[in-house]
Amino acid sequence: MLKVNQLTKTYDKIKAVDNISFHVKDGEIAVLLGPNGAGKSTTIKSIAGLLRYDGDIIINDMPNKSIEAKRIFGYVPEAPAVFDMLTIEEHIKYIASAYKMKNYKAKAKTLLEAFDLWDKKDKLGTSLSKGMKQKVSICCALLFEPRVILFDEPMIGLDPKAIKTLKDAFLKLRNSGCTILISTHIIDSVEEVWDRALIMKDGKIVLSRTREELANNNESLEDIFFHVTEGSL
Ligand SMILES: Nc1ncnc2c1ncn2[C@@H]1O[C@H](COP(=O)(O)OP(=O)(O)OP(=O)(O)O)[C@@H](O)[C@H]1O
Repeated sequence: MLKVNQLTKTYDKIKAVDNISFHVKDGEIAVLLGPNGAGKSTTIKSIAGLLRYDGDIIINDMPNKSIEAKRIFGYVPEAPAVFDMLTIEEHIKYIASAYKMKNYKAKAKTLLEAFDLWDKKDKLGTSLSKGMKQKVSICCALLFEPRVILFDEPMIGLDPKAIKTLKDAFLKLRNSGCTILISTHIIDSVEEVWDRALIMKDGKIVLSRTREELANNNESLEDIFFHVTEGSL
């Protein structure tokens, strides 16, 4: 469960996120949509504990910056941060050690195979393409089976097979009861998987809808996105 209460983040004079509140339940996939500059990444980075902000962020009843919360949440940043001088396999070992995982090898092999990285596991971070770095970042976040996971623009740079593998991973995470928040401005990329859509504009959440609510009104995600962000609602 993820709870964001009255989150505000100001950079110098710019209010990037303006008093937003939302919840994402266990086993729910929420998508944070919005045009460029709406405040999506700032929201995700605040939840990940990387920024100072006003408001409260609670992960499974614990403050997001507590060690206990950090043990159970995963974060895939917008720009993958891999270590130049570690191989893919060493990244996996590093995460397994940080999260004190004992039996991680079979899970790691399954993940690396699914993302076509198994045969590249001895390659150094510095020699990986942008998409490969993104896949390493995703595998590291999935390895320790987080209870809450944040993805910031996860599809950027991925090939079609990796996009399909990632969508399958979203569904498996949901089935396991994980809380999932995905930020994107590419609506098509999440169309098949979302349960709750949060649309941001100018730092505010201007619309929150469940898939069921949209279906009952015969609306599509794309329709409401343009209505809300182009100001015709
Ligand atoms: N480090 C920073 N310093 C100053 N202003 C920032 C900083 N990061 C973001 N901003 C500003 O905060 C606002 C929200 O930016 P943010 O990156 O959160 O938006 P976004 O919705 O993720 O956009 P995009 O879809 O383009 O990635 C924008 O006006 C942006 O210029």
